[in-house]
Amino acid sequence: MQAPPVRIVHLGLGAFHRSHQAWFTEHASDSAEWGIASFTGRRPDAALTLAAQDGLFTLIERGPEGDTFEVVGSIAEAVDGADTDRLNELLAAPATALVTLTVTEAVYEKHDADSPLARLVRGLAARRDAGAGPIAVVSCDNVAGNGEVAERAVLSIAEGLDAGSAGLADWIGDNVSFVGTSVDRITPRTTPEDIAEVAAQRGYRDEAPVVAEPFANWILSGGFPAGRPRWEDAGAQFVDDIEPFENRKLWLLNGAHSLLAYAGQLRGHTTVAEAIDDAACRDAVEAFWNEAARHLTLPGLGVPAYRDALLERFSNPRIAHHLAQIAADGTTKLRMRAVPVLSAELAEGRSGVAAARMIAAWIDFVSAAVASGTDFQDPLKEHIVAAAGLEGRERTQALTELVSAELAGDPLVVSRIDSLRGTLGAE
Ligand SMILES: NC(=O)c1ccc[n+]([C@@H]2O[C@H](COP(=O)([O-])OP(=O)(O)OC[C@H]3O[C@@H](n4cnc5c(N)ncnc54)[C@H](O)[C@@H]3O)[C@@H](O)[C@H]2O)c1
Ligand SMILES: O=P(O)(O)OC[C@@H](O)[C@@H](O)[C@H](O)[C@H](O)CO
Repeated sequence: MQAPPVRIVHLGLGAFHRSHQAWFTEHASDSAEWGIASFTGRRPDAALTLAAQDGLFTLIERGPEGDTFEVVGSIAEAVDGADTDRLNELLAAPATALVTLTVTEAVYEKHDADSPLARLVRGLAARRDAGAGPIAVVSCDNVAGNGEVAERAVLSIAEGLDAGSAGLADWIGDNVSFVGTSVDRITPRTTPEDIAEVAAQRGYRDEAPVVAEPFANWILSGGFPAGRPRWEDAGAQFVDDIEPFENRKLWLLNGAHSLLAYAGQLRGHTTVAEAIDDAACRDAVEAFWNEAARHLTLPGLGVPAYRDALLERFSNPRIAHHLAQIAADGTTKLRMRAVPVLSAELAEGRSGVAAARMIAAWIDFVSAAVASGTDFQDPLKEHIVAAAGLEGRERTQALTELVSAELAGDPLVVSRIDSLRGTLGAE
């Protein structure tokens, strides 16, 4: 199979990139013109594995009734993220029209010199120096306002660069379009069983298959000054205002996921499907959805049907989506999944009790992890450990503050969250 020419650079060669952007590009009618050079974030492993199979991988589409298999060929190059020479070379090439990102939410908040966003900024400097023209940056992370957040992070890194790059921020302001997106396709981590299944069912060894649900959705807003694949052929939608779609997805899907991640694990569950089957978890999710739905008012959002579809997607018993994976980086995620709904409810004079319950479940979850010495991932882990050393309401206040200083400054909210602690614990 002839690899398509590289016109897309991707940062964050993980599972979701392959099930989503690589799949949409593969299914565009002009896919033969659009190859992806995909760079890893922290380690070379995924690039080495994929490069050894010429970028080809199997997408296992896992429906409730069974699996289907498809070989995806849109990744023309899989590259170690540390290979910044290759990144700069590709970004300096006029043929490169866009950069997509799946680097996880926390990366937008922390930019050391090796962070994918710092690497991107140095690559944009190379593009400017080469006179290669404008380009689009398309964040595909679950971040509220991901286009603007990416733009702010990139500009602040550019401003901090040395004198040799003077004027870079202005060049970026004039030449880089930051596209906002809402991205959706449940994609759990690949397991050794998935690799064995491909071998058994397809008769070849693929070291890097990816599993995803059949559903896939991509909504985008923004300009593509150097062109883009016809992703609409694969179902992508282009809209003027992304915010209502983004809120629908981040609050209803990701918000429910976070609630299930903390409450579900406290109640002894391992996967989303197990947790949503527990009436206590499901009631908490429905109550949270009722609150969120009051602030999803754009006609045509179809919230009731969206909720029904989510219940079916979450219940897919063949997708083992681990709650532990979803629980990571809670402070970053709750800021986008619980806080906006709670704040919107408070602004309208209601208690926001169901959104507050999500924060209470997270507090119980991290408190239990700290008490038992169980490891967990969070960019504010040190602060969480310190706050978990406090007692009672003080602990609730200190942990809430890590999620939202504003909410933590409201004694009524803190008391409410405090009173909800323990209410979704073990039966
Ligand atoms: N998996 C899903 O179902 C899904 C669905 C929608 C959106 N997303 C978005 O995509 C992101 C990635 O998900 P995934 O399933 O591909 O995860 P993954 O772990 O398979 O891949 C994450 C990628 O980001 C890089 N990365 C992570 N942390 C980093 C850091 N601190 N510094 C540098 N690079 C770092 C990793 O090296 C890897 O290349 C999510 O965080 C989310 O924002 C995922
Ligand atoms: O990928 P994260 O870590 O941002 O969040 C975990 C899940 O909520 C998320 O991956 C969803 O499965 C996904 O957003 C569905 O499209």
